[in-house]
Amino acid sequence: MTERLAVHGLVRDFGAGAGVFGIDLTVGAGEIHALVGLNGAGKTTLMRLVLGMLHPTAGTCRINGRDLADLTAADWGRVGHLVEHPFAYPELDVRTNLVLATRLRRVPAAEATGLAERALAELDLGRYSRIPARRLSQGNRQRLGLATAIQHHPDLIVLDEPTNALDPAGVIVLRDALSRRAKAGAGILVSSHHLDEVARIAHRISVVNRGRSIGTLDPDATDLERAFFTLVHDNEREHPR
Ligand SMILES: Nc1ncnc2c1ncn2[C@@H]1O[C@H](COP(=O)(O)OP(=O)(O)OP(=O)(O)O)[C@@H](O)[C@H]1O
Repeated sequence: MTERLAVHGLVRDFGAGAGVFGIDLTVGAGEIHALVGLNGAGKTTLMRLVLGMLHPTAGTCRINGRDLADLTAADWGRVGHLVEHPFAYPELDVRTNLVLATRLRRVPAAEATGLAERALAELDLGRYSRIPARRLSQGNRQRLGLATAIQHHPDLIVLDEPTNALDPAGVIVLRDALSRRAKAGAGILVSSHHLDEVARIAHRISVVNRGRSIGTLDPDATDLERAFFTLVHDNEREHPR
């Protein structure tokens, strides 16, 4: 299987026990790999490292087999992400934001409008297409952020807590969109606190605790919550603070 993402021994030490400490992780083509963990476990830090938003203290990270340092602007155009707050130009309307986002990812102008139209339909944002982003509700801003992350059919998609602020219909829309992208060959790294939702979409679930990957959960298991807390509590016992 082609590895869309391969992370080895990634470290970013913020001091006082905070950060990421030697994480190994892969996301294959067609795979949805979920990260779960308590608040402050290191999920966002790992994603920021993967996206080059933070520099690691040690370790390597490869996207489509190439080291992050060697990626060109065109390579980064094959990545889509939403980490922390969804970005949009507040004064521009939703459609214009989508078109601009495709252009920033080096999509040719001739294809940009078509992709944006499809994204409006896919994320069910059509009725807001002429509304400035600043006037969107929080959930619709999140939908716009998600649309900009996936509309250009990237090879690698990295989403931090993508269901934040989404209503139940939005959760389903997102689930379907991610399943479609994975079936088309994208690798998807996603973090979430909703174990049931993660179990529905993920092929693999890794548990992160105190900056380390401490085990996996079986998405088909019956009591994910119990399995999650067993892993976390065992890890805390083995490594008391
Ligand atoms: N820039 C930074 N400088 C110092 N410490 C940081 C920085 N960014 C994150 N941290 C710390 O690193 C740890 C991991 O934070 P991170 O945001 O990665 O956790 P998380 O698993 O995403 O948490 P949550 O589920 O609450 O979003 C936390 O203790 C956090 O306070």
